[in-house]
Amino acid sequence: MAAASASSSASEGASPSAPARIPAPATPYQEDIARYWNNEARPVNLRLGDVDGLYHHHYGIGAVDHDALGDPGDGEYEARLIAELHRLESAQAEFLLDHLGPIGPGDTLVDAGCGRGGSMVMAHQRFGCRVEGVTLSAAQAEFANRRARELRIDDHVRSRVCNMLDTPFEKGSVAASWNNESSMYVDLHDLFAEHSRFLRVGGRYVTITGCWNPRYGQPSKWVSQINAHFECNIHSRREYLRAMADNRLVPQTVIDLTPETLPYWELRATSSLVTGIEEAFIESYRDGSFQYVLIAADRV
Ligand SMILES: C[S@@+](CC[C@H](N)C(=O)[O-])C[C@H]1O[C@@H](n2cnc3c(N)ncnc32)[C@H](O)[C@@H]1O
Ligand SMILES: CC(C)=CCC/C(C)=C/COP(=O)(O)OP(=O)(O)O
Ligand SMILES: [Mg+2]
Repeated sequence: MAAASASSSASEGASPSAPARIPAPATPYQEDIARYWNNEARPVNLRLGDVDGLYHHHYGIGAVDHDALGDPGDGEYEARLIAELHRLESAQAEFLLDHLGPIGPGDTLVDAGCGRGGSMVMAHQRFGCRVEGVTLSAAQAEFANRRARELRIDDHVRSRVCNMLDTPFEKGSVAASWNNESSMYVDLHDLFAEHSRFLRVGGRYVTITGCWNPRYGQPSKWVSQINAHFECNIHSRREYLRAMADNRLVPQTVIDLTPETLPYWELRATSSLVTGIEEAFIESYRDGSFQYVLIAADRV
């Protein structure tokens, strides 16, 4: 099928004997972002991933299970806290997958900005389909492909170094695609034009993202702090909806997940794995300047 030919044409250099050909970053900014993720090894991500082998670079949603956490005084508490943060991050990915619509084993999905590939593995395990991931980071792509080989799903799940604004996927070949906390690194018009190109008509696009709230006025100091911390450029909620509308993506569902993500942050702020960005998320979610949202849109 079309998507399969897209993946085979883009897999030149992917044979075991030939090293993958890594495209040059399109801009100096993308070079910075590739370097950032190639060097990233925060315990808050690796230790959570070690819980069950699903490595995420996104945040969590849902209520904290205080019974599972138990007594902060005992020696196993930190391990249970890490498992609980990881459970909430996986719940976030499950929630995104819930919004992809009906997907069959013959379909192809695209994870735009796939990180270490945790969501790709979950998507394949749920739908049995092919999942193609793109990231700017060669280290992340190698990590995700190694996990897929270990799980013996590398015939269906593959990550590649590729700019999500310029992918090799054929026009109309993809059943559903998503950005999980990766759309703040790109121009939204360029991004949605590319999703719209490779999605089939009737296909589904989903994003979970942090966006600044136009009702607040302008990006708050906390939003600026998050941008500086991650070298990203958070967009407003209004920009998402406008750029989708301009690119044949019609929102079907918009969910404000801010109340759902705050417990994750409040719990994370008490852990030994804090990175220093917790206060900015908690304060901006509380003062209303920043929102955590899911948008699911139909490609029309
Ligand atoms: C915060 S991580 C999210 C990873 C993944 N979606 C997850 O949920 O675990 C952001 C990701 O976006 C990717 N990214 C940023 N700009 C990109 C671009 N122009 N093309 C492809 N990937 C990009 C980074 O390489 C990184 O993998
Ligand atoms: C919602 C927003 C604004 C997200 C920005 C993108 C981002 C860096 C997400 C989490 O990555 P991570 O899991 O590597 O971050 P951390 O190390 O903080 O867990
Ligand atoms: Mg993380």
